[in-house]
Amino acid sequence: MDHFNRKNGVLHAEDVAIPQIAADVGTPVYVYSTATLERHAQVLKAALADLPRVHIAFAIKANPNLAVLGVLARNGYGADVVSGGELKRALAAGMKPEDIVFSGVGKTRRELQLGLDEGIGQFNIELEEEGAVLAELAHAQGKIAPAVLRVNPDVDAGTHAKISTGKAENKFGVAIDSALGIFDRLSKLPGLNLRGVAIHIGSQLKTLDPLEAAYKRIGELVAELRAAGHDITHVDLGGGLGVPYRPGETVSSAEEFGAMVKRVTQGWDVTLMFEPGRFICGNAGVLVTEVIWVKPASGNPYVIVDAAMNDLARPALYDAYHEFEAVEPTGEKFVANIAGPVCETGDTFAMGREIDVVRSGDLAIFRTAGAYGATMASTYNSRPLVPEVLVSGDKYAVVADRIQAETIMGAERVPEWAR
Ligand SMILES: Cc1ncc(COP(=O)(O)O)c(C=O)c1O
Ligand SMILES: N[C@@H](CCCC[NH3+])C(=O)O
Repeated sequence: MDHFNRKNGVLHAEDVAIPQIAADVGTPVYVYSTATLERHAQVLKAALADLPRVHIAFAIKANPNLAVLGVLARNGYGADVVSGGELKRALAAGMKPEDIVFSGVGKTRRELQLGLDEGIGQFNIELEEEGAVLAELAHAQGKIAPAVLRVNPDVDAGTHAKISTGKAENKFGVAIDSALGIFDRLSKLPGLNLRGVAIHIGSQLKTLDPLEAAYKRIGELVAELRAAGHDITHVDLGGGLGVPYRPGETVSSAEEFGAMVKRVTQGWDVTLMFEPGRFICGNAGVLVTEVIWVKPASGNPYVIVDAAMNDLARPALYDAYHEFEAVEPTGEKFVANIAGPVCETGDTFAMGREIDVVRSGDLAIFRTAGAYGATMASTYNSRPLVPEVLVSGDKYAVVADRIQAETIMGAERVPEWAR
């Protein structure tokens, strides 16, 4: 459920008419709904409420906007971060250090040190050497770093290959067969409190079966680790819950997820941790765009919009589908291709899709753009970085400015010898 609906035929974000935002801020622009963010945050919390001990850390990579993070912090969410930059954002947004989990396959020493300096709640270790370095850094300062070992359960998440993370050949985590040996060795190191395990098998999972299979393997590993004398108090089950992108597409609900987790983790006696990203913010955002031209072509006409692959990369990267809708539709439909202005054939949002009839100057939206949208934007083709707006009821505010190409040039230096 989201809060982007029509009133008198005009698309609104909560109580704000999209044309008002477009007139004020310009296009393209991301628009987020506070009510949708809060609703999803609450729905997931409620679905997990029956579990004995739960910690939910929003995967900041999905939407690191400070205002969005603020909404989630106020709703009791911690953060799952994967870089020093994300760690600083989580803190700046008001998330408590102890509620921050640091994931990522390539944390540098400097980033590990930052985590120690800030006293974060948990490091998710991805390889033995990382654990040894963290232990050494912590011990040198008389600290003990709370950590879990990320395990690769070799489960096919059944999602796009580029966002699948739990197959043996993926770069993430340690092989499940080697987990016990690594755990034995790392847990002897001073400076480290290795207290559990973590998994994350991939993103945009539409069914729960792969998650259930992975969780069961983790349950067996926890039993094995305990039999070997280890004190296991935390299991981080990662993120991955999918959202519907296409009309009529079904995905597992938070309630079904909660029931599955409860059934599978019965008797584990640990704090369960979750790292949802897309589920929380995917439907909470749209990308508003203006039609520049409707260009005749040998096949379907091309609707050329002012948003492009640099603003919303998912279609170009993963052939992802984002629903396209006119802000003030006439009711007529036509079959068209939708593309942006960037000089790449891959800068295409849809081919041969039946969409609302639009004309030059019309406003339209791409739906379900709140996750992995603005956060993956770039300035390719020296296009300004897309701005972001947060709506709450009848209020809205620009929460990230449009960064102009001139500003970006200002950050560059041309040395004498290169002139
Ligand atoms: C370690 C980790 N946790 C959480 C997430 C969030 O995933 P999602 O947005 O699919 O919930 C990701 C991204 O896939 C991730 O790599
Ligand atoms: N960027 C991906 C998701 C990556 C998940 C991060 N581990 C997407 O847009 O679907």
